[in-house]
Amino acid sequence: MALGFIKKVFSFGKDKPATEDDKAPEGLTVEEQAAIAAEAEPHARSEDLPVSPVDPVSLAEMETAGGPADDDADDAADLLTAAAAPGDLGMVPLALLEAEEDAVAHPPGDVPATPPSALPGISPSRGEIDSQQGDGSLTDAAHVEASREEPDSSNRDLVGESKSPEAISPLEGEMSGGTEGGDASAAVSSFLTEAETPPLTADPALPKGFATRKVEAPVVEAAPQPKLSWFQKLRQGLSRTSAQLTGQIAALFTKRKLDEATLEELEDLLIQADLGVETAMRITDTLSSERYGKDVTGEDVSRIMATEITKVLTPVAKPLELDLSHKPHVILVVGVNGTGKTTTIGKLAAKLSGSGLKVMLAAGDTFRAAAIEQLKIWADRTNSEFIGTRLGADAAGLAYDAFEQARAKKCDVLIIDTAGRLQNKAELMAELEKIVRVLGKLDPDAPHTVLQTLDATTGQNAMNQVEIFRNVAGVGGLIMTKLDGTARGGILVAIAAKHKLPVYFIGVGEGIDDLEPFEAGDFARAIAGLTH
Ligand SMILES: Nc1nc2c(ncn2[C@@H]2O[C@H](COP(=O)(O)OP(=O)(O)OP(=O)(O)O)[C@@H](O)[C@H]2O)c(=O)[nH]1
Repeated sequence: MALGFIKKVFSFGKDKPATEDDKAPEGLTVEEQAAIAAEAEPHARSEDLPVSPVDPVSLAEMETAGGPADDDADDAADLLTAAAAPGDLGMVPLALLEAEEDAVAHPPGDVPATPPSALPGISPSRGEIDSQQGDGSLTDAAHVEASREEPDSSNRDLVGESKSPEAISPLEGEMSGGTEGGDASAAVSSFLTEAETPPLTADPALPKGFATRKVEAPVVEAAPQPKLSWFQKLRQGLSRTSAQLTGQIAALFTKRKLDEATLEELEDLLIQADLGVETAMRITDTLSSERYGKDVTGEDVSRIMATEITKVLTPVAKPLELDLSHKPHVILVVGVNGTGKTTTIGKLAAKLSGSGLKVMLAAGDTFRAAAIEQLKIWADRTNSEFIGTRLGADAAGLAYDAFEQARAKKCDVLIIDTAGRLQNKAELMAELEKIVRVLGKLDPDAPHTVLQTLDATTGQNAMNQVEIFRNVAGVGGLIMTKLDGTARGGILVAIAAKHKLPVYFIGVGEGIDDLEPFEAGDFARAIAGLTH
């Protein structure tokens, strides 16, 4: 299927081969026909059509090499997997075979053949290429893997092994980003390396004595990004939430005295912004008692809003307390899948090991191979110990082994990742209860901290998730992730007001440094759109 699609993309805009139907009608010669057609539709001629950078012939041959033309992603996976193996020239002979044709269809330097081992975005298990990005986050391949739900039916230990065919999807994704030859060209040329550029040769498409000039693309140096302070980063992250809120408030308070109707409208606005009824009423009550009947500006409301939100958040903005006498202090991380558990564990590990503590990460999400691999990558990056197990293995057993090993290795902190499949709630909850139970066998106080990650973008859903996990796993504190770029950051305020659970950290990006201790005042000012 994948190769069929690729072929379709790359053959877009190509002439169909001449058939019997293309013959000149009686009475006209072929030349006369061509002349008429050219005059009526000058761009219909094949030489005017956009030239796809990859000759479909080579793709057809690739399909042949990989199996029948209609073969599905397995064939594509075979090809790409073989190609990605270091030193393996699986696809190179094909590329070389195409070189001659390519020289005709495309000027040298446009689309040089590339050994597939240089492909970026390949998952870490394929030689650990590009497993991390410049900002410290994991690559698309890791994330695409992270979004998969089904376990590998082979049920083998996937730590450090090759990934399944779905890992091809970043490539497909890039290609499917557009149907035009230009998009496909961009996708393909991102896999090319300078070193593979064929030398300049006489172009057989040009008359003798001419050659194609190789145009060097100008090197555009990225301007160095100024390092933002944490508050600037937070403001930037919450800009969508605050812009929406302050925009509506400003519109509401244009040349208007504060009266009942305005207060009601304001209350609705605040509730819609996920701040919760309690906090919304707090804000309108304060505003009413201070400014009723007077002129009020959006800025006035923002200040009162920031003050009231700070009051709600201050009691929950607490540091994560570690009792290092435990050796290890065991942190169990729970939460619905995709809320950022693994990423947050990586960021926490970076902070802890960065300050000299010995950390072990345990891959207790045994349901997904990608989750195990992703945690292993974070362990490597943060110089943490790592323990994983086979896909589908008992998570509680892994937690038990991890605790024992962390003790034996004298680790200061053990952080255990867990699965978060709410789809099968009963099973998930039973698993979490069992993990807590077996850890308690080794130390009645363990786990010493149960942390829940919440995805801010899910709004009110996050509120319900706290309810569920709190009851089952005894959640003792929260970390809210993905506050960057969401318009629903207000939900943190509603959760704080309702559950009164400590909020230890907040995540404002995928990078290793994008996790910061939760500060009530900063958060309140950022959400209210204040600059200081
Ligand atoms: N923008 C943004 N993305 C984040 C943040 N935290 C995590 N992510 C991304 O969210 C996605 C899911 O994160 P994971 O850490 O895999 O989530 P998880 O809860 O472990 O998911 P499962 O392994 O499926 O249970 C990844 O693409 C992360 O990079 C954050 O603070 N901001």
